Amino acid sequence: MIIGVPKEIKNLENRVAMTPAGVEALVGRGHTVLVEENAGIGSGLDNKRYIDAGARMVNAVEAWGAQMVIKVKEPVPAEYQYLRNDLLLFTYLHLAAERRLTEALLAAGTTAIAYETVQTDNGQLPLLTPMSEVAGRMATQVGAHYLERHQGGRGMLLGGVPGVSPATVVVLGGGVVGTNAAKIAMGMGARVIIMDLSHSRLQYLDDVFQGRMTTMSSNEANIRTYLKEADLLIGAVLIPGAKAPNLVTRDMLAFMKDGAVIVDVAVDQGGCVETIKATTHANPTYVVDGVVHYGVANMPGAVPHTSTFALVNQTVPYALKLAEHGFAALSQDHVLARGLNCHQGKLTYDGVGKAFGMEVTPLAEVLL
Ligand SMILES: NC(=O)C1=CN([C@@H]2O[C@H](COP(=O)(O)OP(=O)(O)OC[C@H]3O[C@@H](n4cnc5c(N)ncnc54)[C@H](O)[C@@H]3O)[C@@H](O)[C@H]2O)C=CC1
Ligand SMILES: CC(=O)C(=O)O
Ligand SMILES: [Mg+2]
Repeated sequence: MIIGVPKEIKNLENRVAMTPAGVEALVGRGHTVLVEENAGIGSGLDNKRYIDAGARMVNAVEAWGAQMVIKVKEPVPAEYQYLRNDLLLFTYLHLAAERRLTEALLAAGTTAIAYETVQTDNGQLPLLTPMSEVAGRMATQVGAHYLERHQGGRGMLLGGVPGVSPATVVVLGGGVVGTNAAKIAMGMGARVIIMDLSHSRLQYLDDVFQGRMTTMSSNEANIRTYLKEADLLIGAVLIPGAKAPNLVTRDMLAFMKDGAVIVDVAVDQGGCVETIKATTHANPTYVVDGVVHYGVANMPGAVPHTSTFALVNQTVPYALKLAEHGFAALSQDHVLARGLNCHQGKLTYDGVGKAFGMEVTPLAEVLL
């Protein structure tokens, strides 16, 4: 198969969807890999490394002209021109938060497999996990930064100092993002409260962290109570593939301290804070009712030397299957099949259909 790897063009996105090691694996199985010139520069991977691994360096049009395009971020409007009905697109899509992109993929008839909805039988999301690990750890780091007074925050050190209280970090959602955020917050000495709907998840967190953080059942009353105490609120909930639930409504901001910070990592699925909107690394924050809001939807793009390798480690085995068998790979691997969101003008993912009131075709009807 001919595989294209375009350069990412989302704001300050420095990741790339394939490393030289990944290229070597694909080329070793007889595939052709077309990498856009300088696609790896932001991750410290120059063109020569890709050429040495067996790739051909091409321009954007040629990379997008491949049979399968592997990317990191969802296509941005400037890339919609490249969508076609004989294209297999393998990337993050987050369609439930992007009606325009959903419509563009359906209109073009593109076969679109979303990293974030590839799902194992026990509910894990193997291609979202590596970036959630990065974004979760970053969420605390970023939150600590914006809590500084001259960044708009209340001017508080996350860990406090002897004789002065640490900051309170409230984490909504105790999955991969939430757990990683909590780990770093505890490491920095903050007081941490983590909330989840899943009791078994709270049991796990309680066992692993041995009372070093407080676990709380996620409901409106508890959210209201702990919002009042939060210096830093981290949004980390997910219903796979669906629009995130609005857990913090606009009126609740009034309970929050002036200069408190919200980092809503779930913004890529629409966010779990009503007042969050997607921002960019170039302009990451804004203030509503005295509360600093951070809504960058591609947080891991800021640390490409970590993120590119973490992502590609997980995507390559699936990319190899798709390269070998094309669309038929989905019939052979039901974990990968759950990644299918659009095929030949049909929407095949429930969570996206629910978000937009669109008709959904069952997966079984479109698989070969
Ligand atoms: N902004 C960015 O750059 C990035 C964003 N993300 C996003 O972060 C979000 C979280 O991802 P993961 O941690 O990997 O998901 P996950 O599936 O590991 O964890 C989500 C958790 O939310 C919990 N949950 C669901 N509804 C809830 C509710 N009403 N109250 C409290 N908890 C609730 C679930 O029980 C689960 O434990 C996703 O939207 C993901 O796409 C991930 C990586 C980068
Ligand atoms: C998951 C995601 O949105 C990202 O890594 O950018
Ligand atoms: Mg206030």
